[in-house]
Amino acid sequence: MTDHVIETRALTKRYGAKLALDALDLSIAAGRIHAIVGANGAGKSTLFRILLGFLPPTSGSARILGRDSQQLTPADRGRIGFVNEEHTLPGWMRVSAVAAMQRRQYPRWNPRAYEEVIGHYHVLPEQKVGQLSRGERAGFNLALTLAQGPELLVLDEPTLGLDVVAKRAFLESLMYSSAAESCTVIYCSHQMEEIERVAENLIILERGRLAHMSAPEEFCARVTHWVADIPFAGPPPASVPGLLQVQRIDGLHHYLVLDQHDDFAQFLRGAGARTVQSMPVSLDRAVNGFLAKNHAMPAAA
Ligand SMILES: Nc1ncnc2c1ncn2[C@@H]1O[C@H](COP(=O)(O)OP(=O)(O)OP(=O)(O)O)[C@@H](O)[C@H]1O
Repeated sequence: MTDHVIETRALTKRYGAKLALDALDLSIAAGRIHAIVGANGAGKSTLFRILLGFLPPTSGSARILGRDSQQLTPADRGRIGFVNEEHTLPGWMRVSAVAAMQRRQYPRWNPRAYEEVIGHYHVLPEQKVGQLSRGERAGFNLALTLAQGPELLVLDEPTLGLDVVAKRAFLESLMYSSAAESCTVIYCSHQMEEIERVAENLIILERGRLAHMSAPEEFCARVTHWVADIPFAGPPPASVPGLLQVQRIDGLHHYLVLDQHDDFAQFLRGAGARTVQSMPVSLDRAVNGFLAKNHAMPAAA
């Protein structure tokens, strides 16, 4: 028995010359909403495909709900809900017929969970799935998946392409669902404002490796924004400790830095700063500054 819903050990995936997962060690505890973020190409979808048993690893191991991901039985799969941005559902079927089909397929079907989520949308049972708006189809998919009674719910960019109102409806139906409360949710998204709202644990993948894992606010606290009035060019970027980003705006130097504390003010003063001010940053700024730093560098051979 394990209290981790996901455990990978030295998980590696190569597509020809491309290294998508690089000896990834990742353990995700049961319970709560975990967000996985990473730049495009960081390996998130590859990780999900391996975890769900759709793709074999090149080496290493991946366990999901305590099982080897390459040997999942239909019963194991029934314990996992998966929603991605495509919300692929049979467009020619009526909403009521799809729900009835799912009810027959999943022994743990929970009608209350279905009603609770679908209640957030103006979806009529007699409507054909193909007639639903993109946001309604996303909500319908979430309702179906939560009603399966999954122990683990994997959401891969579930709100991609939805407008602000539909995104909010999706997040609210997830956050206020009692079925979601009783399962572990893995939420993969590029939308930091969504992560900020729902996630209790933030996992950052970078080029197939684990770059950070903590509560989102702990990660935010690692990144600070400093504004300094430095005459002339300022210190060479390579000499700035923890530098993620530097900009010159209206004659002031703006530094976004990682893991710097009060001694960073000393550094700036030593570099000739007349005034120094530090301020906290949003999760969006912190994650994007962190990811952008390494994104700009050439990949290791
Ligand atoms: N079938 C494939 N053949 C070759 N390379 C692939 C294949 N699938 C993915 N890759 C490469 O593996 C790396 C990881 O891709 P993956 O789709 O897992 O990233 P991601 O983090 O999900 O990206 P995004 O945020 O853009 O969806 C990328 O560099 C991608 O080009």
